[in-house]
Amino acid sequence: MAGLRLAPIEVRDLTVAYDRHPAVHHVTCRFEPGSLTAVVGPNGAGKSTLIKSIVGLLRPAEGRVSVGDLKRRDIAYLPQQADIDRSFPITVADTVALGHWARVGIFRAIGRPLRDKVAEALSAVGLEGFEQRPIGSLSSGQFQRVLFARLLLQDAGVILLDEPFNAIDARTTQDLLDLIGRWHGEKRTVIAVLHDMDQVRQHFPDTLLLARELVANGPTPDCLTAANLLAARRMSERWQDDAAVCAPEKRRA
Ligand SMILES: Nc1ncnc2c1ncn2[C@@H]1O[C@H](COP(=O)(O)OP(=O)(O)OP(=O)(O)O)[C@@H](O)[C@H]1O
Repeated sequence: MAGLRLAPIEVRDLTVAYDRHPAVHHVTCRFEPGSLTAVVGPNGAGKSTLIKSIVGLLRPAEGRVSVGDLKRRDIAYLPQQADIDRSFPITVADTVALGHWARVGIFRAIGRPLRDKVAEALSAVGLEGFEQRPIGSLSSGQFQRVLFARLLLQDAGVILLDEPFNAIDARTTQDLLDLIGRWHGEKRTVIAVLHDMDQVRQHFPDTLLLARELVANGPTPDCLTAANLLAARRMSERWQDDAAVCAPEKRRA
């Protein structure tokens, strides 16, 4: 945790499109260092697209994301489980150690100090003794715990989580929420895509409500009002798969 690099994440007038159809449309927002923010919105609202843009996996069609002097290794990213191939023959220990290699940039055999760190991280997520299990043999909840252990080793100042509790039981969710609370206490910036509004209200001080465009952003109680949620739903009902391509010149007219 020593030497955590911190900087605000600034998203300015961001439009990200797939095949010229905007999934995120002229969004401007800012995540302060040490903030804990939930990103919410209807299906297809552009939440994953926004997260991937912050990580640098998607290129903006317009606007920009600025992460100050943060390097790629300072930003840890947990994709949706559906995006991860678990058939790869790799052990739990190696998967967790990848978090360390992501930070130091060297891939080599696990030495004693790293083995201890891996064991410590697995213990922190309730998976003592799972080191040599192939990841393909784990339940979804156990695998999600492994991915959180990997984030522990990555030790990044910014942590982005895309639907971390999807299909995860209540007990595991609570344990992982505790870990997120710990990261927040350590002043890391945490941004999580979530669908459970009660969970957001209970655990996330800030919220960004997205419906391709920004609907609301700020303290969770101010954001998650009935009016804002209704606006987001109405905006999502208007979407069509053949929606027009983004035409900024028309918008400015
Ligand atoms: N690789 C892709 N190619 C084409 N269209 C895509 C791609 N990824 C996402 N989209 C489209 O972009 C829009 C936003 O998708 P995104 O996954 O960002 O939404 P989301 O808010 O995370 O949705 P959900 O809550 O359902 O996970 C959707 O209409 C989706 O179909």
